[in-house]
Amino acid sequence: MNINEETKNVIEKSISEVEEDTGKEMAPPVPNSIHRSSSRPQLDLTGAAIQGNFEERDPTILLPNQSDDISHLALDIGGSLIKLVYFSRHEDRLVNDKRKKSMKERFGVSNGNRRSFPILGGRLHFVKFETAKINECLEFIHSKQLHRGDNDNAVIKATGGGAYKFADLFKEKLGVSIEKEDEMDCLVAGANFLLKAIRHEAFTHKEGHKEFVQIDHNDLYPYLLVNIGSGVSMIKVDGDGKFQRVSGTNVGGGTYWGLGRLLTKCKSFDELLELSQRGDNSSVDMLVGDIYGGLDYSKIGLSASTIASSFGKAISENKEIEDYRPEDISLSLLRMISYNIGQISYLTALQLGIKRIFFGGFFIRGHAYTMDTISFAIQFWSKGGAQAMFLRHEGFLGALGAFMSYEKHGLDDLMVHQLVERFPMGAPYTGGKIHGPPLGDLNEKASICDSIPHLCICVAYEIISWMEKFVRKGTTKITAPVPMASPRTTGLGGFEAPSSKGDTLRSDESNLNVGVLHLVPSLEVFPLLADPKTYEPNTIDLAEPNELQYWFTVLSEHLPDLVDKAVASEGGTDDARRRGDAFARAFSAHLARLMEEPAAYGKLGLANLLELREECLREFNFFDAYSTIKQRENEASLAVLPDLLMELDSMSEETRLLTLIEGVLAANIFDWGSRACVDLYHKGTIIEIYRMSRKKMQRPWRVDNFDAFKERMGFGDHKPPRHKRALLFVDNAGADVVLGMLPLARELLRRGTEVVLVANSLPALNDVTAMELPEIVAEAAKHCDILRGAAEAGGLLMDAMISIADSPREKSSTTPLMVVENGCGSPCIDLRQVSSDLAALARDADLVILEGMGRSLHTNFNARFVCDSLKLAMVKNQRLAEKLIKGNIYDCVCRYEPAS
Ligand SMILES: CC(C)(COP(=O)(O)O)[C@@H](O)C(=O)NCCC(=O)O
Ligand SMILES: [Mn+2]
Repeated sequence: MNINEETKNVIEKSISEVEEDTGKEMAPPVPNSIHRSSSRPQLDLTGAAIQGNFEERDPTILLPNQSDDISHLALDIGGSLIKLVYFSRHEDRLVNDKRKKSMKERFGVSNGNRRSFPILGGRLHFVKFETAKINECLEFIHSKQLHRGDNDNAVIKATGGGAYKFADLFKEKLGVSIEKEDEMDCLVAGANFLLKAIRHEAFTHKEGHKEFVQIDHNDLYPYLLVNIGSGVSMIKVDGDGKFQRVSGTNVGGGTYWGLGRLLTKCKSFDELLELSQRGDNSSVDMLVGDIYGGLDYSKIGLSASTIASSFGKAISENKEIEDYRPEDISLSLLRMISYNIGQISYLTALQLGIKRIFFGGFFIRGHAYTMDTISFAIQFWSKGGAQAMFLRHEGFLGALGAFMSYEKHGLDDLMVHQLVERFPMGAPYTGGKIHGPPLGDLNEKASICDSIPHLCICVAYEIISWMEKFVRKGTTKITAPVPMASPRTTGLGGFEAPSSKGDTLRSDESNLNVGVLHLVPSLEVFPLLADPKTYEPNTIDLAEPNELQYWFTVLSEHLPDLVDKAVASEGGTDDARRRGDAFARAFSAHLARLMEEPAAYGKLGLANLLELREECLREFNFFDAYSTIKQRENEASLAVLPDLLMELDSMSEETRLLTLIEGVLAANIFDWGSRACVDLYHKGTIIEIYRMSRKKMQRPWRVDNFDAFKERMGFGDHKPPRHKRALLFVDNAGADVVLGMLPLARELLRRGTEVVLVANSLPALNDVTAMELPEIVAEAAKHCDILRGAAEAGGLLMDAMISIADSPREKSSTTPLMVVENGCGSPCIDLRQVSSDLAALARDADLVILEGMGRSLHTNFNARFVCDSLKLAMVKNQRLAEKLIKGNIYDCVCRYEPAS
């Protein structure tokens, strides 16, 4: 035997071993541990230096020798699909660099207290190709340069049989070596990572209904991972790298597909599954009712529709295979196998005393009915004591695990709050679909990135290729993932017609609704939350169908107006119009997808919907749709601010406090996200509307704890100490921040309370951003010594000081006014994921003021803090007013809660 033959034998043996691994009989359990082999160095730390102020917390570290193209790529090459997981950090860097630059150019400011940009953030992408089209996969890797290592001997981690089969092809086409990783090691590593790092990764699926399960990270192990491939492996997982294959069955996905093919002549697994959607297994299966003359066998608790014997009818009748409908056969097979797997899994878990069972593997592939059937089996056999759980990224467990096997990928330590999942249209959001060759005319487009050319070629490719396709699609319908039909009920027995059958089976390309995972190491849990574990940002539960329908309608109706604003913000050019149109279609497709399956992208709350809209705008390169409006309103408000401050200064302290709170509530009317308010704006100037709104301010407000707040501010018998530091979560630009929140901030400063203005990192509707605030404060400071001194003390006026340095000062306050970005770009805020700068400033704060509907009503209305908190908002939506406060549109909320 020559070497090649020998190698071939080894390879073939390995492939069959891998295949058997998932299906072969139970070998005595052998504890495994993940082998971490090193391949290429991931970070070049040579010459690393701290940038800027050494005393900052978490200062930015410059890695001058680090290639920006660094990408981790790992593959799971299965028989039918190639799953690819890769990491990129190009685009974030580009955006951040741009922002940094523009901030410096525009304001020349940098706030000594904040580090605005993450160190090694990036994105984890999940992509999928058909194994038969491996060349497309190779092209994709090549076009994105994902195979480029730092040295000539680049190595890619891969698992699955194809890691052996296609190793030579990868070497030949990409010049890279495949380093094989054990499939089971990878499965477990992938599952462990997902269960710990993704908040709503696991879900139950019963009678067509998906429900996300919050897994307590400290109570994750042991669990049973049932991987249903061709065969079935049952793995007891006790920790990272600690697992045993405890059981298995040779009746698995291969059995369904193999027998199904023989019996139905189906050409593919998906076709077989699709057939089952239209099946009625009672013509094939022997039911209890068939034996008991249509009656239940109630004595032992079996309904007439219970399957007594799968395929049992085929023995008693004089029929041939042609006499059975392929649909019925497929369904009967699917049930037989799913129930069997469910039963063995449960018994295994019972024997080992394991509470949780997670199912994965290609047999499941997001198929609702399969999940329902397995769930039913677990519920049935455990008498409701146990439940089956599934994983959103289950198709990518192996690839993720292979990815995790790289040394120094840095993901081990990532925490749930550092990951944000997004669902871009242009990226391969369902995997395996949207990949075409790079555009020919890259050069002209690449000019947008001239400043950092080597960094930008890939970015340009990414932006342009899908965007062009999207825009070119013109009137063609944009294909959001094909939804399942709405579920029907199974009935008590659970053996009735499938509940999750639909007319259309989601194709494999679209059933994995996994987005791009953004890794933002600088995000943290807001430290002042009273109970982060039970904290739920969303107030309104969109699981209620009426609620969902309502908000979808609101967002759809707002779309044309939003597109107009977005297009205008980009100069109304043809290109902007085309992008605007594409954005509208993309966002509508998202809405349609979510309407069909609200849990498609994970647990859905109103905050997620509002954020999805902003993200979608950004994806189509609309960075700040309301920029002109914001500027106009800032100017108008700043013009009247001196008069307002004078008026306030003429009041007694007690009256002033009330007037200030009234002012905040009144000015919150300037909200371009509210349909009712936008209609109002046609009826008067900014100042007229502001005056009208202030005149209407009458206590008691619908929620009114003002007296308690006033007392805490020292106007009662008891004189509590002043607050040390207040965090003011500001909302809209214009009057809202200038005439509402700034005067309130000034009052707190005047009393010796430090103030941190907390604003969005990225634009969202007409919300003011952290980047815009210093300029606004500088303008305001021109007319107010308190603000000026405080802003100076907070390091806000580095640039602006030059222009106001000559004006006379009365007294200089050393109580600082600071600005910090909150880490998000949405009208709402999820306090589990805020910027580390905000978290750092929060640690010394003893008062939190949340302002606006998005931040204090849609989200955080029920949030409790370890310090005093004040939630201030005008309700600008009739339905929300009725639902939340049993009131009416334009009612106000002043909710004060002392530290809990
Ligand atoms: C998007 C908003 C949360 C912004 O409100 P804000 O936080 O600025 O007070 C709000 O305008 C909203 O809920 N709008 C949609 C409902 C409507 O048009 O009535
Ligand atoms: Mn707002």
